[in-house]
Amino acid sequence: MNIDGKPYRTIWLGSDGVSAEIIDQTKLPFALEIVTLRTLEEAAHAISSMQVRGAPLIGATAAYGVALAMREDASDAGLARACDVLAATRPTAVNLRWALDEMVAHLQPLPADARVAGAFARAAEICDQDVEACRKIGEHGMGLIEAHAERKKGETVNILTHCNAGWLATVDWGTALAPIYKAFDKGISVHVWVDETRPRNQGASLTAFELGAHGVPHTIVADNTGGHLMQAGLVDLCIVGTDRTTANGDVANKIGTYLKALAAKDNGVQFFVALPHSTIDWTLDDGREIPIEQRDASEVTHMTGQLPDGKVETVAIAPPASRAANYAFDVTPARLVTGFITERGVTPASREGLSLLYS
Ligand SMILES: CSC[C@H]1O[C@H](OP(=O)(O)O)[C@H](O)[C@@H]1O
Repeated sequence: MNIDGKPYRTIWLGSDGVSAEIIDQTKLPFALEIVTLRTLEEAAHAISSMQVRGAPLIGATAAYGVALAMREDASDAGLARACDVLAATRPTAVNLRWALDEMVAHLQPLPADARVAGAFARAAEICDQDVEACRKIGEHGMGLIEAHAERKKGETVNILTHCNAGWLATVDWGTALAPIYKAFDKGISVHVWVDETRPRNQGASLTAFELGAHGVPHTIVADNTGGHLMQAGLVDLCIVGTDRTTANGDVANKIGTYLKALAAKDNGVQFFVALPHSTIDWTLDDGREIPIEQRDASEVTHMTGQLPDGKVETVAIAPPASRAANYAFDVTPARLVTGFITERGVTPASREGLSLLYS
């Protein structure tokens, strides 16, 4: 997508051909800073510190992390260590494991002296495949928005989304936001309710940044507003992303997603989840088995923002003595999901629905 008219991806091969460059998302929306990753440790830190985040982008960064590791040690032991270091960064997004499995499958058969080139090539391919998958998610999801526009006789279609599942969460296009970009670009009148998404505010800081850069009308709301909006008939459909979806259709996504799905069910609002194949965990049949990341409590007790003079600061919003719990994800049961928007089409949120597209 474009920022100030210039095309960007979230991650790309460095000009030296043996590094990776990323947008440091911890600096958005106040600054656009590009960071060069040169080592396995730098790639792992980029994931764990959330300089890069979003399931598909975590996978893409891990793929480049393996390539950077091969420069240091292209032996089987080096490959195994790279996977261990990267797998330990964040537990919920299954794209991380998917990408590591892809890299091992590609590199294992290669002689050590061919693994650096092979790893960078496969990492670049994973990125290109993600861009194409998300573009197709946009195409398939646009039809759902178009149907609401037709029902509303051209009036604005109001879509609620949670966290950031836009191009900043992938290599490009995004998952939940891709259908919105496609519909907007086709001239369909859309408006997006953007959940701020505590505690790290990926909605207020990243989704609002993306939509604003593309010119898509949007309104940031406090996380607890969605139910009220749905009761008032101000939400036509919800589209969110996912970090891991099980074979039976249960969805792990940013904390608060489950509550939105409950409100949507109670108000008869469609609740779609957008995902590429790399986010499906075929080894699990029950969302309760998905590992839920718990992050540092300071993300709950502190907020980062920009002062009027432009300085960015982190301040406490709670008494120092108070404890805080920081569950980064929750699980929405398949029964609350209207359907999945995938690169292969729209399908019911069930094992049968997923198998229709991926068997
Ligand atoms: C397209 S995956 C987006 C997904 O990832 C976000 O989590 P995080 O920012 O912590 O990586 C959130 O759950 C989004 O829906």
